[in-house]
Amino acid sequence: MKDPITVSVTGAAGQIGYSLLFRIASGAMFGPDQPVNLRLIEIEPGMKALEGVVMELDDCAFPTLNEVVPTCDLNEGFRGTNWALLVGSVPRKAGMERKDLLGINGKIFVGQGKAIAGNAASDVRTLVVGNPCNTNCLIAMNAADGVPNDRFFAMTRLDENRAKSQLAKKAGVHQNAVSNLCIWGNHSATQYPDFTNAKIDGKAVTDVISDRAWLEGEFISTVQQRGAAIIQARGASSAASAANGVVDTVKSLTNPTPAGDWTSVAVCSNGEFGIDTGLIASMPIRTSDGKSWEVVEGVEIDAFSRDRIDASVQELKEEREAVQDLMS
Ligand SMILES: NC(=O)C1=CN([C@@H]2O[C@H](COP(=O)(O)OP(=O)(O)OC[C@H]3O[C@@H](n4cnc5c(N)ncnc54)[C@H](O)[C@@H]3O)[C@@H](O)[C@H]2O)C=CC1
Ligand SMILES: O=C([O-])CC(=O)C(=O)O
Repeated sequence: MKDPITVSVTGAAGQIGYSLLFRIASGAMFGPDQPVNLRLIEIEPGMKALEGVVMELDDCAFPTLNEVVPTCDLNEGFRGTNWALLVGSVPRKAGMERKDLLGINGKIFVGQGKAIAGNAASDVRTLVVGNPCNTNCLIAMNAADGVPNDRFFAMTRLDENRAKSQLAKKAGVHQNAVSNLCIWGNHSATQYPDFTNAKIDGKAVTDVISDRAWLEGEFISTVQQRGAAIIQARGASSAASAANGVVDTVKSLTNPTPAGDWTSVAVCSNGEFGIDTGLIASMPIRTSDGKSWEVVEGVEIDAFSRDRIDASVQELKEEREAVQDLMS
């Protein structure tokens, strides 16, 4: 029997939590022979609902679920954790941009960053999902003294999956045929889903889809606005697909990346691709051992891409400016 992996999930009684916990507990994240401990963190008003979720986890009798600890104490919640999944925070409503949540959600990530630094396992990796996730991740990273910056990630995998699905539909192929899709910048309406480097069955997307106007227009705006479209349709923000994005992100960071491909996740920039150092920006990354990761070098950025990446980076700089008071 392998040693269990400990996963902490904040906002565990929320919409995303309700989908995510069962995927993790069933083995979808770490495999069918890997036991997991779940440390489930909620605020006091969410504890009653969390009790019900824990009952349902019990009722699944998952072979891979070792232990469940529900708590509203951050130190207990992050104790010994290998993966801190920071989901808990307020979602936006129709008519809002994700950055409108900064004032409400930003401060949550100071205490969580500190508690991760003080309690987590020495190999802890943190994935921020709560919006605006790039800047919340920046706040948590800043607060987590002693935890290396390269252990902090913010989620843009849902955007990558959305973009792949749109390209596959347009080309009339299965989404498995789409590779090398990078989301650049912020998980916001300025994000840039890069069709110029993406491939379909190994061929440049621009050779397979000749409708350049669609690629430059409707494709980009559909991906940028997909979260808002779901809120309009469902009356609540995406949850099952977001949970799936979390599972995919962790799987991609813990397993070698297929040869020649990459995945999208927002990481702390070291100035790669001209993106300002210290920002949490989405870019193409890969891992060969499922532990350390690297930014993919040599991805070509044409003038069209450059303008869009710069616009999203500019927004990240403005968000960073807006949360200066939360950064020590
Ligand atoms: N990065 C991404 O791709 C996506 C991000 N999101 C974001 O994920 C977040 C969560 O979404 P939902 O689950 O739909 O929201 P929800 O409102 O259903 O659940 C959030 C949960 O977090 C809890 N919570 C609030 N503050 C907390 C704190 N300080 N500590 C622990 N728990 C806390 C609440 O009690 C609630 O149960 C939102 O900010 C949403 O915008 C959603 C979809 C995709
Ligand atoms: O749009 C939202 O507010 C939720 C989210 O981040 C997404 O669905 O991408």
